Amino acid sequence: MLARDLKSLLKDPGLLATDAFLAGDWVGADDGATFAVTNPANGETICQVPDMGRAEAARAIEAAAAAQKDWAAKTAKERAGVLRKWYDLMMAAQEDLALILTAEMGKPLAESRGEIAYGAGFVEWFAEEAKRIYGETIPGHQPDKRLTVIRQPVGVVAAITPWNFPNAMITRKAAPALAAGCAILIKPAAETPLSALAMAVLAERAGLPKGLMSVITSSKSSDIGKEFSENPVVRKITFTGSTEVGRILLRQAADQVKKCSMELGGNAPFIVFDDADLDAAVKGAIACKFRNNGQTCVCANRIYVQSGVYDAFAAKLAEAVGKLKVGDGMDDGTDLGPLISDAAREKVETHLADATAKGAKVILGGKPHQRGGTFFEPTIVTGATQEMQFATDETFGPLAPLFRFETEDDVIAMANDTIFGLASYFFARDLSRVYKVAEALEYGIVGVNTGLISTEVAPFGGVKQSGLGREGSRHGIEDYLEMKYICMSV
Ligand SMILES: NC(=O)C1=CN([C@@H]2O[C@H](COP(=O)(O)OP(=O)(O)OC[C@H]3O[C@@H](n4cnc5c(N)ncnc54)[C@H](O)[C@@H]3O)[C@@H](O)[C@H]2O)C=CC1
Ligand SMILES: O=C(O)[C@H](O)CS(=O)(=O)O
Repeated sequence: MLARDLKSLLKDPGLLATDAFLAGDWVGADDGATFAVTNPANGETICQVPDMGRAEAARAIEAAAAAQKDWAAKTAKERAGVLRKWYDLMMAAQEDLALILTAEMGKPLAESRGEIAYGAGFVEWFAEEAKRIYGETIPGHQPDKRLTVIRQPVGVVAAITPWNFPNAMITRKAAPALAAGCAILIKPAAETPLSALAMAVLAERAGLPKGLMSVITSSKSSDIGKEFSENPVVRKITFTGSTEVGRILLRQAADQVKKCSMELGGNAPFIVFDDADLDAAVKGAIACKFRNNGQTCVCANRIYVQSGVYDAFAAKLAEAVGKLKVGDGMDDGTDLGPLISDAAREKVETHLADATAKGAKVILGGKPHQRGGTFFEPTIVTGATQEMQFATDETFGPLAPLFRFETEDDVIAMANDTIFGLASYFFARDLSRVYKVAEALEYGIVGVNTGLISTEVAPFGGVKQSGLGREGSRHGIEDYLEMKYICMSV
């Protein structure tokens, strides 16, 4: 799909921005360099966008610092008003934003529409939270002392975001940052910059002050990350992406002890006990495993099924997954789009080859889809074991491995046997079991009798090497605030 084709589909063609949004201006890279944004469904180039470097990022940071002071001086109500307007504009443009998202990322249009509403939900939520940044007074420790605690914005925030949710992973950071009175620089994934740029168009229309937010498009992510890490004006880095890159950023941020929020990789267990509602468990497994074609950090990566229901569950799951339609995300009825890249497809093939070499059996799919390119058949394997690669590494694709287990203790030990700790899920009906298992799973999120847990009103985040901090909920604004204790002698 070419830019002119995509523009012809949009009610508001102005949302397809191909310049970067830098310090309040729509500009190209200093040296005129650009990189291509392609449609993963067919490999076609949609458009070129600026390929910026450290110099441009430094100017954006400088402009952000200047704008942030006036922004922080506004009342909470004034900041909330701009965010609410941004929310209204995003929802009014939901179809256009979804078309842009599907074109650059590949997910089915229905999922893109859902992501726009989910992403806008963070803007709506934090427009409200802006007004509830309360302080406190503390009874003095001496007769002449009056103690207060106030909370102030961190200052200039830098965000680096992934391609799999190119709208929601940005608003999940930008909304609390702006609500708190911060300024924000956004470096979106090179695969999916257009969603970020479209949101910047709407933020500008909503009245966001010039320079307060920049979208720096670049294929030189390491350079931009270094500018964010080494520029002392940046006081916080917020990142969503792989644990590997999270570690790099944490190391870089350590030199200046910068605040960091990290939403990293996962390896979610999905457990089906013998007292589960099997039909509900099958629906939950499909929602959890195949949302975004398995390309989410909270997708089921390991499906554990208790012995007594293993064969029945496997048969039901295979029948249901066999009905999923693989196709172009723009086409009605598509359930599974392309994977984001050849590398992503090759990772699925590597995990599958490893598993079958170690004894797993393919009961559905198992090969690249006939559409070619990065399309892959939804795949189920039985006989999965902890020795197989997907038990350790995140597949990030449409591969559902079924592990058999005997006892509650066995499956909790296997589920927790990972460096990750983001999302986990289980289906059971015995209340005592539900309480015990939910408390025993070492994860930041536990889904009970559901495969979908994502909402702006709840704290999203992981333990162990899945991250630091929480996004969304009333907690999500804390990481964008500094607490100041004032001790006054009267
Ligand atoms: N916990 C969460 O909420 C999420 C976690 N992820 C994880 O991220 C991975 C898939 O997403 P990807 O975009 O491929 O992850 P990635 O970590 O390769 O890239 C994420 C972002 O980091 C940038 N980046 C890459 N190397 C960098 C460097 N050296 N310095 C600065 N920035 C750098 C990329 O350009 C992109 O914008 C999976 O492991 C997935 O589990 C993805 C989305 C959400
Ligand atoms: O990037 C991701 O995988 C998201 O965090 C998943 S969710 O927020 O849409 O559940």
